Amino acid sequence: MGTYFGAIADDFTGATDLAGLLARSGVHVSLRIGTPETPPVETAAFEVIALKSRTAPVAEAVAETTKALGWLQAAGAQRFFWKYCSTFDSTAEGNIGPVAEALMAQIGTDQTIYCPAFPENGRSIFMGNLFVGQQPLSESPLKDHPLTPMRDSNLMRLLAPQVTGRVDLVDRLTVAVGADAIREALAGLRGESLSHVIVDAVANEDLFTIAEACAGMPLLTGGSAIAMPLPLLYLRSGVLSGDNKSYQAPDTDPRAIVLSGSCSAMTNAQVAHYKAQGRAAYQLDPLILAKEGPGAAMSWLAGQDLAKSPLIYATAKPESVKAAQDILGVDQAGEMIEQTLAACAIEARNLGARRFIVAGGETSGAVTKALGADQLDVGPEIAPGVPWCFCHSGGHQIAITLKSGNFGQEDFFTEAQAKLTA
Ligand SMILES: Nc1ncnc2c1ncn2[C@@H]1O[C@H](COP(=O)(O)OP(=O)(O)O)[C@@H](O)[C@H]1O
Ligand SMILES: O=C(O)[C@@H](O)C(=O)COP(=O)(O)O
Repeated sequence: MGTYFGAIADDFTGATDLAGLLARSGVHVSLRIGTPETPPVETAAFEVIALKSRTAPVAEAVAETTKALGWLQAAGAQRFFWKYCSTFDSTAEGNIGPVAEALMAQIGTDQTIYCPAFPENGRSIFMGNLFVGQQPLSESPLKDHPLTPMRDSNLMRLLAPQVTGRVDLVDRLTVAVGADAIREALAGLRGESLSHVIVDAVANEDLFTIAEACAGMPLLTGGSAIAMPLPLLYLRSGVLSGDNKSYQAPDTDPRAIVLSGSCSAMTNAQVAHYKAQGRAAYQLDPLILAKEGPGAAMSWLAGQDLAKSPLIYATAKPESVKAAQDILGVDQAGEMIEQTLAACAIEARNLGARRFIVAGGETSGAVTKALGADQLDVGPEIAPGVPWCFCHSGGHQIAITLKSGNFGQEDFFTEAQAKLTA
């Protein structure tokens, strides 16, 4: 059968996050890195397109997303999903709202919901306010995000300036009553203008109730978790046939490389934990890289035993990141590190690495591009929102995982390996 569900994500780690949660139901999920240039043939029932549009200018994000939607429509998709960050990362201009309105116009619908909640990773919404763990979004580390500092926790206030239509809320009290109450509330909010409805969710049970109420809507928007129940709901209602077989992950050679360009608090802890286990690790210093290039990193890599999964990282604490950025410039420092980690990925592949553990959204973009990975099949989840994916690179079967900065436990890098060898 062709595609039934088509999703578009605004960054790469977010796309694997969504794909991993859909694949929990055992369905085959195909992930495309960028919109394919060729028309769809032999597509999966669940297709996710990963874009890099989170902080792009609004017009560019809208153009890229509607192009992706066109491809999914051509693939036969009937239900659509717009995936953004579980911390609603966006600027005052967008891109969450403008993209949603462009998708609504192209799909021909006048109402959609917004549910970035991801309770397993500590993101919950109550009375329209987003919490990260126990902190309101605007008091969490996201208030200092370099590109999209989140200084308000109220999703209605954040979304309203980004859209032309009305913004409303279906709150937790209604969600607690059940799916019929949500449907009724949504019907009551429909009007002459486009209807954008934030929906509260504090626990997985809420997500199941909301998904049940909204599974028939042509377009849903949110983080990954609200999409998690959809495959089973589609199968149960019969709109999707049961012959949609689950994906059998192929065996991969265990030689691995860990590449970390994320500087989040969690990735810093993961790098420290890995090093504390005595793993071989090489730190990229942006100031030395700027003077001497990647030669020393490449020579170090050539001397490593890939069976022991060495780590190359630029991950650093905010003070050193800032110091490097002050000297080199934010974009130049980031770009240089991304290109070095991408070059390390190719070199590691040439040396025999077949498993790639990558930390950081931008870093993941650079590495997947370098490896020529344009279509990934989604396999087992290592941590909530971080699955292993499989593809071919340079004529070899490889496994790759793209970890969002904030996700995974401290032992993520060893857990990732254990998940495949177990
Ligand atoms: N030591 C460093 N100094 C300056 N910039 C860095 C350093 N280490 C990594 N970076 C850059 O910071 C950015 C991290 O972003 P990203 O990979 O998306 O991680 P996250 O998912 O945590 O946001 C990348 O552009 C990366 O190249
Ligand atoms: O929804 C989420 O939190 C993630 O899927 C995500 O999008 C994270 O983005 P990065 O932190 O930039 O990797």
